[in-house]
Amino acid sequence: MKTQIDVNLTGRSYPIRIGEGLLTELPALMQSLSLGGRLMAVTNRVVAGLHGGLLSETLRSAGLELDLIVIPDGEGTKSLATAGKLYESLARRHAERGTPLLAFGGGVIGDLTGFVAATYQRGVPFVQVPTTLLAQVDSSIGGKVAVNVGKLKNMAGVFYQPRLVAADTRLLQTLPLAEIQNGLAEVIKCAVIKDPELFAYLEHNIPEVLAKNIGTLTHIAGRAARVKAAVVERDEHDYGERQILNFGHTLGHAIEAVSNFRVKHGTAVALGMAAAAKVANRIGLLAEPHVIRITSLIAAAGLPVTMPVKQPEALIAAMLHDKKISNGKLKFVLPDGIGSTVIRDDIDPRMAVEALSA
Ligand SMILES: NC(=O)c1ccc[n+]([C@@H]2O[C@H](COP(=O)([O-])OP(=O)(O)OC[C@H]3O[C@@H](n4cnc5c(N)ncnc54)[C@H](O)[C@@H]3O)[C@@H](O)[C@H]2O)c1
Ligand SMILES: O=C(O)C(=O)C[C@@H](O)[C@H](O)[C@H](O)COP(=O)(O)O
Ligand SMILES: [Zn+2]
Repeated sequence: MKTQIDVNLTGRSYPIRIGEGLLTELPALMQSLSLGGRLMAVTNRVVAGLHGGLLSETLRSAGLELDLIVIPDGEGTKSLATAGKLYESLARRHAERGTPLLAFGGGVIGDLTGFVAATYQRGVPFVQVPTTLLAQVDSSIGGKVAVNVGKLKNMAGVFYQPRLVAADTRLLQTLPLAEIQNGLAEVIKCAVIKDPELFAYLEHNIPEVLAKNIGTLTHIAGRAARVKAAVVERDEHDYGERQILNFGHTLGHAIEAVSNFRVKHGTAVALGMAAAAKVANRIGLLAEPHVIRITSLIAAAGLPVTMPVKQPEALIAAMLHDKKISNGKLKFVLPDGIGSTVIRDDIDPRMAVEALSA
């Protein structure tokens, strides 16, 4: 099964290809976009150890020369310090303005490499080859590239669209279960905001997803990626509709920050989505059966729906750095059904934090 999605953005359109064994098609896809010659890729030690050989062989056997830059694993590398090291690495290798830069890894590698691709010599062609479920359904699409500044998530970044997204779902077979669950949070997000059919599919197929059934993973990755691509096409720069992709993130990013990034992005977003559903119910926006469906699906995915809150003030302070703030007002994306959301700026952040432990 292969999914083809085209992200239509004037002057910056690009294809997304998702499928089992898709890596073998990467050289042809790149050549069809005139992306060839010498290539640079950034990956981390874990991904390099598992799949670096396959990537290098695949490209080299098609006559493409690859220089693989390997950095440590972890959210801590999504920083200006690592970006600085990557600029030096690229310069040492004489990477030119036309040298394509590939991100080969999860969302951390994608966000960081994209930031470097956007800024090294004022921008080089960028290709996303995502290797986690989260990156295949969400972070590789839409051009939000960034680094964290201290604990502040994605605080320095730009919009820089990739020229190609090539997602091989076979690479997901080596993902630990916790990373499948982490990615599932963003799939559930896409289902709640825009795709009730995907939501129902997930309700019936979570065991297959957790068992890493490749057909099921390829199906849900394609559906979620389609939701994201369509929203990005309508509001590339995040001034309006795109903010719904932040469902669960107002609290989620705050939870990541307060935990010093010990809580994974997907886990934090799951907690944020469950709390948002409960807030929506409390203000009369979302009927109880819908809250139960949303929290039950999150729980069935093995993700948390509540957490003890020891530092409510720290969470509120962290939320005040959210990028959706406008005129000093914090915004929350709240579901008003399965497949539909509204953005509200009149929610007391205390109510949202209380909903986390309720
Ligand atoms: N730009 C966006 O639109 C966007 C969207 C969602 C999330 N994000 C960002 O993405 C990041 C989270 O991404 P993530 O969840 O992919 O985390 P990650 O990149 O840290 O990857 C998770 C773990 O999986 C490992 N891994 C990667 N591929 C593997 C494979 N095929 N087999 C085995 N292990 C593998 C990694 O080494 C890492 O340990 C966060 O920084 C988040 O803010 C960005
Ligand atoms: O692409 C988007 O837009 C999103 O909001 C997707 C989110 O899943 C993602 O975590 C994103 O990086 C959050 O962006 P931010 O603007 O809140 O930093
Ligand atoms: Zn996210």
